[in-house]
Amino acid sequence: MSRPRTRLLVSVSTPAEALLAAEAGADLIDAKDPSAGPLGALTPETVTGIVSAVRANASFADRLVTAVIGDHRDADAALVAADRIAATGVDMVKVGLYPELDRPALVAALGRRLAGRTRLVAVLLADHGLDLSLVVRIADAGFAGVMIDTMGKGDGLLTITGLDTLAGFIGHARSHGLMTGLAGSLKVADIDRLVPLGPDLIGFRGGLCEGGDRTRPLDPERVRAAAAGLGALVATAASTGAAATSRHAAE
Ligand SMILES: O=C[C@H](O)COP(=O)(O)O
Repeated sequence: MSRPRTRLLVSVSTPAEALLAAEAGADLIDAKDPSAGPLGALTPETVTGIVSAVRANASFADRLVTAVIGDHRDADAALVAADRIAATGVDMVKVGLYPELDRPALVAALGRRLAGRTRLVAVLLADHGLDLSLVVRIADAGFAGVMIDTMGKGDGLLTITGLDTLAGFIGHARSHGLMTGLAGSLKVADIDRLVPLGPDLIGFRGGLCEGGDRTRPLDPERVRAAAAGLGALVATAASTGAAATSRHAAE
């Protein structure tokens, strides 16, 4: 059976940006305040506004809304923030597992508290190496997914993590039943290298903003280019699959 295609996640900071991103082809609308840090949170009111804006438009019925809880290095603060964001009605709540935290304990606590109420997505920060032993704990705690992002928004995920490591991460997480995602100062041109690894989603902010600056507004042309890039790879994969099927049928 073929896997679902890789979907495009775009981080937005206002309801207007959410609609712009959805209109331009984003599959997942990710509520985030880029000026407040790598995983900076918006207020619950703004997140609710984003959820309402997307859900009010029938042509965006297939889009999911996700939100981050903020850059917390304190487990109690992270739990409170996760509760608040889950209450906004987003489809998924993304939680950064910063190295300063007791990550296994936080993952277990989040799972107990929220896994029955929302889909939790753990975010591993690649800057200081990836601890893949967390993946099994994330799965056991009832999370829906795990993704990689970066803390330092510099030259991007691909300058600090090799494709082999990313492929290993995706295979490992998938073997534990988790949805997988890749992000971290990605550029539209990175799509060609990342999609063949088979992540369920790839996430962008800075690379789709005016001037490549994540604190500036989204550039609809860049969002369209990313959506088109993903679409083209899907079409190629589908025609390669169809050709293989007809070759097989002719043999
Ligand atoms: O979750 C996706 C992120 O918002 C990525 O942000 P970035 O592309 O600026 O690193």
